Amino acid sequence: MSKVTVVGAGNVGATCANVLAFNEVADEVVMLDVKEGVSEGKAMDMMQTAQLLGFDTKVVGCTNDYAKTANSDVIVITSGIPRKPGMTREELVGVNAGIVKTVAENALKHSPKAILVIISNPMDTMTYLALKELGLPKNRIIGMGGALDSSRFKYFLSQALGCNANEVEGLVIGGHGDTTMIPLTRFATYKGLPVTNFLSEEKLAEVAKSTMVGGATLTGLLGTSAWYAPGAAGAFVVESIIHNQGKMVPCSVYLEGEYGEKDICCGVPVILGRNGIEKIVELPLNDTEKEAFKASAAAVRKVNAGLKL
Ligand SMILES: NC(=O)C1=CN([C@@H]2O[C@H](COP(=O)(O)OP(=O)(O)OC[C@H]3O[C@@H](n4cnc5c(N)ncnc54)[C@H](O)[C@@H]3O)[C@@H](O)[C@H]2O)C=CC1
Ligand SMILES: O=C([O-])CC(=O)C(=O)O
Repeated sequence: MSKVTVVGAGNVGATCANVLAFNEVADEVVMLDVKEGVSEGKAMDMMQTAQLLGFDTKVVGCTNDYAKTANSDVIVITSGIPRKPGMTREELVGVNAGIVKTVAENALKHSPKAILVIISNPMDTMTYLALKELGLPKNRIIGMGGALDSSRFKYFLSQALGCNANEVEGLVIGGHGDTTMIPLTRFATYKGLPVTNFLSEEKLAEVAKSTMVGGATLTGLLGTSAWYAPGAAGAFVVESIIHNQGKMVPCSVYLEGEYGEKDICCGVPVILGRNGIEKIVELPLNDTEKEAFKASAAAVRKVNAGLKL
């Protein structure tokens, strides 16, 4: 019997729960929100798609009732405010830090063995906060950003190549911010061949730029930040953990010397499995990429400095 709790049944949380149910990633998915009735309503709406879509996962909604989340294998945290057009993710730190800390503490009381997947922004700093405040081993605290950013990178690469996005591979490391993401164009491939064989340096720079501001572009179009790909990326990370898939996914994790950084959560490729982070993968970065990672970590560290730990 596998169980996942999604805290925050807003745009991202509800989409994540919906993808988890549709793909039957767990036997039970619980959504919890502070807004009276919203989780219950969304859960009922999703359950009314079960026979149309043919899934057996049970979706439960509750208003702030953490007892319903008891014995979850994974807890996904999406509670907090999203940005509006013109804002950065980092501006959300003041409000979201308190929310993330409180909900994580409440949820862990009922699921002391759970693995946490942090989505609320600014995600790298929220992951660091969870790491510092909750006393869990580092393999159980995973920030979701790189899975989404890499998916966007593959989308923009496929647009530039005029090909199917499923035939493109690529990784985005570094912070989950408009200026801190590092799309690794040098390692990206189309059918196993380096994309540098097909796209000019200028085109690749354009793809990297579109990836980095991917979230801001959607926020401008939607008036609030995106949810379909973020929710699906959250579910992808949960599935990799619950089904012990051993996939390599860039996630924000606590670094203790890897990539030359310490005492920070930042995006690097990790192997995900039943223990959460099974392994951090060290990529052979060149000097330019190493410099970019250093600058990205420095920017994340500046936001972390604003936390009251
Ligand atoms: N890491 C990533 O890749 C991404 C992160 N995000 C972040 O995810 C967060 C959620 O975004 P959306 O779902 O679009 O926002 P939303 O406003 O649609 O949903 C947030 C939900 O959290 C709930 N909430 C607030 N305080 C709570 C508490 N104490 N306990 C339980 N629930 C609480 C709200 O009632 C609301 O339903 C934002 O911080 C956003 O920036 C969004 C997309 C991607
Ligand atoms: O852009 C935002 O604020 C939400 C987010 O993290 C994303 O969609 O990448």
